[in-house]
Amino acid sequence: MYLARVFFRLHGYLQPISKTQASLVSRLIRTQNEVRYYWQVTAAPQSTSCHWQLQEECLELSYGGLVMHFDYVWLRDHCRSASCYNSKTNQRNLDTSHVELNIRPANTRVDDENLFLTWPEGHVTRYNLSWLAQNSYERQKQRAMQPRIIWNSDIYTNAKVSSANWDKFMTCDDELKKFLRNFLLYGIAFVEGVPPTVEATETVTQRVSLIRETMYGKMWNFTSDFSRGDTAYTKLALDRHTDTSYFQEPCGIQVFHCLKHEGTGGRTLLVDGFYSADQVLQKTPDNFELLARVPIKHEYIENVSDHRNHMIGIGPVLNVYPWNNEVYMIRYNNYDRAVINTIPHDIVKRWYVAHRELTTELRKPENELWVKLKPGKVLFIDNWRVMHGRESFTGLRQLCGCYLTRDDVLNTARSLGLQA
Ligand SMILES: C[N+](C)(C)CCCC[C@H](N)C(=O)O
Ligand SMILES: O=C(O)CCC(=O)C(=O)O
Ligand SMILES: [Fe+2]
Repeated sequence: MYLARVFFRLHGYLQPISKTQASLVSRLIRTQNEVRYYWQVTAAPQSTSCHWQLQEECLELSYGGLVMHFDYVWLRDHCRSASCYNSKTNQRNLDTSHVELNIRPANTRVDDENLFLTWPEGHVTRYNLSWLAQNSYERQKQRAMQPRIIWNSDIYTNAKVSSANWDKFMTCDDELKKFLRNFLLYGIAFVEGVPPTVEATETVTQRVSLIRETMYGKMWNFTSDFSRGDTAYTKLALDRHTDTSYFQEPCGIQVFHCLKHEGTGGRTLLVDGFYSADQVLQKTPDNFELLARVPIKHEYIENVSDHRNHMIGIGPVLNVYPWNNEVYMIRYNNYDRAVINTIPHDIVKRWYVAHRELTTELRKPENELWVKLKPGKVLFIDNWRVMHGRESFTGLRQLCGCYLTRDDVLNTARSLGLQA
């Protein structure tokens, strides 16, 4: 019933994913020894000729090889004239609630570069044609919000992605930009040569973003002393997972710096969740869809000495943009997954089948990247994408790090001219 309602609500907006669609959505382009991945790239505009037609509900515009549809209220709402829009602050002046919902232009004219609409009350809006193309739903549907290279162990290793160097990283914007480009493409990136202290680790993160304070603190520095009620604070192996799945918005970035390890084991496991999700999409679109639509809970209940915490996060395993099914966040933590009471029994079985398929993909040895973190080597992980885990270990092992706010990482990337 519940799922039926969800399907009903989304039907027509988010169409069920067919196999053919799945192969349209993702495309592999091989270059040398690197596999580049995009969510379908739009061809550059082939022609600049423009055709338009006023239809009952919308304006149809054919421009730059794209047929687009613009709703009339949308067009009125997006008037960029000085009275409707403040181009100094990039904010709308127009009060949208005053727009007549059945509005239609009284007059339409097109020149080489612009569309002009005259509205019933006499106001004229000029739209640049390439602005319209850039901002159309049809264009958005074709492009990736976030171009990325999904990887398994071979793809990542063969790409020979270089680490940033601490000195350069702290002083040179090009080094920072290179680091962020890698981080956005692969969901992981390293800085080497960092002094093995909590302070220097904090300093390095401040180039990229702001620390996201949680109940674990700002910067944390932990060892296997069970000082907190979580297996992270033991010597046990931890299977691949994303952290803080029990937050309504899981932390965007996780930073690790191993300050000390006198013992054996303790290697870090990294797995690109988007690669595995894509495998599921290619092989069994129905399973992908279930994982993307069925909300489940994750929970953190801590009751150790003076730490009392109870966190609950609700959301699907795969979070996708409905207009193009691009995955933007994975919540995957079997340790912290809570009681499932959000799904009726017949769908729950199908959900377990889908979850099993994703798990099987995530556990394929060829998808595992193992690294030994050493003092000096700081690892940044996109916690919405790349899973981490660790091997069991012996001896004293001290790991410091923090979470970072995702918006601020993307902000830094954009300020350096990267698409993020
Ligand atoms: C990183 N730090 C040690 C501070 C916290 C670890 C949190 C572990 C928790 N099970 C989770 O997956 O979110
Ligand atoms: O000890 C490690 O390497 C990582 C443990 C872990 O998963 C965490 O702290 O989030
Ligand atoms: Fe973790």
